[in-house]
Parts: sequence; C-alpha cells; structure tokens
Amino acid sequence: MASLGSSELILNPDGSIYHLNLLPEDISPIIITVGDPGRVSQVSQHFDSIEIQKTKREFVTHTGHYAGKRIMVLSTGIGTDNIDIVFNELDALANIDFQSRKIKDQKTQLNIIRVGTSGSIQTDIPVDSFLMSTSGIGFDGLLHFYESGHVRNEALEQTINDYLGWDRHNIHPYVADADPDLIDIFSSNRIRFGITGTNSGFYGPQGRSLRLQTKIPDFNEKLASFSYQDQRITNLEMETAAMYGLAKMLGHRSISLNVILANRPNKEFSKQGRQSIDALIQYTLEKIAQSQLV
Ligand SMILES: O=P(O)(O)O[C@H]1O[C@H](CO)[C@@H](O)[C@H]1O
Ligand SMILES: O=c1cc[nH]c(=O)[nH]1
Repeated sequence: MASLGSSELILNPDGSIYHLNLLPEDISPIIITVGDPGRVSQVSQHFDSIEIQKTKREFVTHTGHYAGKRIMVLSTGIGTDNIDIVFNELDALANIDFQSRKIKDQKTQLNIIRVGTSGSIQTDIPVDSFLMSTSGIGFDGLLHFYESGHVRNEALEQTINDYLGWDRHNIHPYVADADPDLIDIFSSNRIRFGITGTNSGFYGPQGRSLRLQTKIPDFNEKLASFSYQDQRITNLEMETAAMYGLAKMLGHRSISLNVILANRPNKEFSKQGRQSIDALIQYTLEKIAQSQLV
C-alpha cells in the first residue's frame, strides 16, 4: 500500500493532524461533539479530571475522565463542511499510522455523540425538549462527493425525493441513519425521536427569511407534512446527516442528540437555552457512564 502524500494526510510540524491539532494519543474512542467551541468546557466541567486541552480555529478539544471512562469533547463549529474535516481527521488519528502514513490493518471504531441544538418544525415538539435523530436527511450535498450508496437509507431517500420533487431546484437530499446500538444506549422516556433535516445554512436553507426571499416559500411546511413508516421530519440543524453518513462509511458509530431551541411554526425561542443544554450534557454523560462504551 502506498504512503499518503504530505498534501493529502497533512501533519503540523509537531506531528499533529492539520486542522484538529491533535496527536493520535490525544483522542478517545468515546467522543462528544458540540457545535459551539464555548460548549466544550460546559461538557468538560463535569469531568473528574481533564488531561488534554488543545485548540485550533473553531476546533477545541478537551480529553479527560468521567466515571472511570476516558472521554473526549470536541467542537466542530457550524456546518457539514466542518463535519467533513472533523470525521476524516478523527478517523486518521485512529486508523492511519502517522509515521508510515499508511492505513492500519487493525481498525479502531469510534463512538461519536453529537450534543447539539436545533429548531423544531412540528408544533408539538416544544422548545427545551430533547430529540434524538433516528435518521438524517442531508440537503447539504456532502455525501454526494463520496462513494456512499452502500451506507445510505435508499428507501427513505427515494421516498422523500419523490415526495418533494425538488430536483427542479437542484435539491436532491441523501439519507443516512443513526447507529442502532447508540440509539439503544441513549434512549429513554426523556427523549423524543424523529428524522432530522440537515442543511447548509441557517436562514434560507432552513426556510428563514429576514430581508431575502426564499425560493421555496413552503419549505418547512412541506417537510413537516412528510411521513414515512410512522416517522416524521421533526427538526432542522446543520450537521447530523453528514455525521451519520461519514460514520458509516468509515466504520464508526454516531448518534445525534439535540436540544430544541426554536419552535418554528409556533415562532418561539428558548428562554433557558444554556440550562437545557446543560441538562442534555448531564443526561449524555450519565448514559455514557452506565453504558459498556470504552
Ligand atoms: O448548537 P450546534 O451544535 O452548533 O447546532 C446548531 O446550531 C448552529 C446554528 O446556530 C448549527 O451548528 C446547528 O446545527
Ligand atoms: O432553528 C435552529 C436552531 C438551532 N440550530 C439550527 O440550525 N436551527
């Protein structure tokens, strides 16, 4: 097997990976991702000890210990463009030998758990509730750049594309599912479930209009009216579908948990977002502590 060239696997002078600024020993197979760099310490403040703190651009990492488990929390910033960087570089840290620049024979599987925020498109999913994404519908296009057909949920993908008929707008979403083992670990009666729409923007791509007119005026309503095998599209955010697709292609496991900050049809926004996010962080850490994850 040929070595990966220095323009492909890019390492910093200290041997760390290009964007995340991490060495292979800095990571743990239990990884919490958050969008907001400020949310990293909101997670790690609950750790029993913090071993590593590193930062570059929007990528802040704290690795530490919680209830006897080594856990890392990493900020991804906003959007699936960053998710592409984060997942490829986390996988490189786990599964590429940085000395030989060759892919390791023995792979390490990572468990990547998003603790994020999102907007509900259903009237009955209130602000400050917790939602687990069983599938992600990617309007962002990232998976179209990879050989990803084998990991996508093609039945749901076909159904949603037939229903929307938005090929005329150059919009052809892909679909990828959550990892079933992580669904079991993080489920409880505190969690709502739904299909999450992931898009490449916060305003027009989520049907928001301040001064600019959107091209599809009933974007959110059309998504909210879709159903598939008793499941609905419940919420919109900017990372989940790409996380699910990339995790499956790379042989990792991923789950996305979100606090609902906005209820779009009810035109409400949480007045206690920080407390709700902290509650989801503590819920997630407890579920990790109780799990067999190592
Ligand atoms: O709070 P995070 O995790 O960043 O998630 C949501 O918030 C950001 C937009 O405000 C997007 O990243 C969206 O996915
Ligand atoms: O409406 C929302 C709220 C949070 N994050 C999003 O991406 N959209």
